[in-house]
Amino acid sequence: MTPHTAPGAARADAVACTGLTYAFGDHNAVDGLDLTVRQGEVFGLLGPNGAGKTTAIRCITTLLPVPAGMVRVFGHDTAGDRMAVRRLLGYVPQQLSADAGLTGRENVALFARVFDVTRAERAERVTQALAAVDLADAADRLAATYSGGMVRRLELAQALVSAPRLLILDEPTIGLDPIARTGVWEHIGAVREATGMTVLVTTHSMDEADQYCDRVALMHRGRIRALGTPAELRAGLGARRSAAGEAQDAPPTLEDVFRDVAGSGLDDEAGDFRDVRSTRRTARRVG
Ligand SMILES: Nc1ncnc2c1ncn2[C@@H]1O[C@H](COP(=O)(O)OP(=O)(O)OP(=O)(O)O)[C@@H](O)[C@H]1O
Repeated sequence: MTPHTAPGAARADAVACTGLTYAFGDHNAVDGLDLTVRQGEVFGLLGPNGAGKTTAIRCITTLLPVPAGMVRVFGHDTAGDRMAVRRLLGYVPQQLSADAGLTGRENVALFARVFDVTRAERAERVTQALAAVDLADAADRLAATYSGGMVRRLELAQALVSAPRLLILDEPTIGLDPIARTGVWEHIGAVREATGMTVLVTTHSMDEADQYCDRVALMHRGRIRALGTPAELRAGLGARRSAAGEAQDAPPTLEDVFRDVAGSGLDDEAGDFRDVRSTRRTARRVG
């Protein structure tokens, strides 16, 4: 057994949340969340603004404590075994994590040091991580000269340099143009193919979730309201509509499933405020 292996970890799910609850004041941002991410899958956590996705992810990454319930990562309890969990994770947060005043290589090298990549392996691992996201040629340029898509790929390289078994990405393609979005997903897919790494991603893009995720969970008001492969969720809504005798012009999309699950709550929480927040975040990221 390696030092990073918990008893039974070979069979353990990549992530297992049971009854996870996290409150800000008297508001339960995460409210009894049960969630399982299987080893090797790309799992999409979807939900409107304020659903509790980022809070749940912060608990899984050990950035927030778990006040109620339990979170295990490859069998390790985040409460008791925080450092072991951190060694297994790569995390790309919503906020900018690259330093514009450093080159791409320096940014990735910084993460290699922080995440305990041994000195002997460091240079090689940094080069490999940059190559994996197609930044080999730009590695020695200042990150300040990178496009938004390149910055996101650089952040991906930062998270990959420690060879994580679980990569967690919080809205990885927000603010990117369609070509850059595809690039980010293709690089995630290629690394996963090569390493068998598990991927947990939050996104507001139903199209991307449909295309790139093996399974998705729709989260609303702190809990999972629907779970399955995108095809299962779409087919389930189609069947419910047929059973209810509803006319259907076209097969349901994942967006339709999302609206069906979140219902009127979407209008309360999303609407204009969501647009403003998203736009501001985007401007901060790519500006
Ligand atoms: N630091 C904080 N202090 C107080 N309330 C917070 C804090 N962070 C989040 N919340 C609240 O907790 C709830 C869940 O927020 P969270 O950011 O987890 O949602 P989310 O699903 O990730 O949303 P988004 O899609 O906008 O990122 C929201 O009601 C939010 O306002």
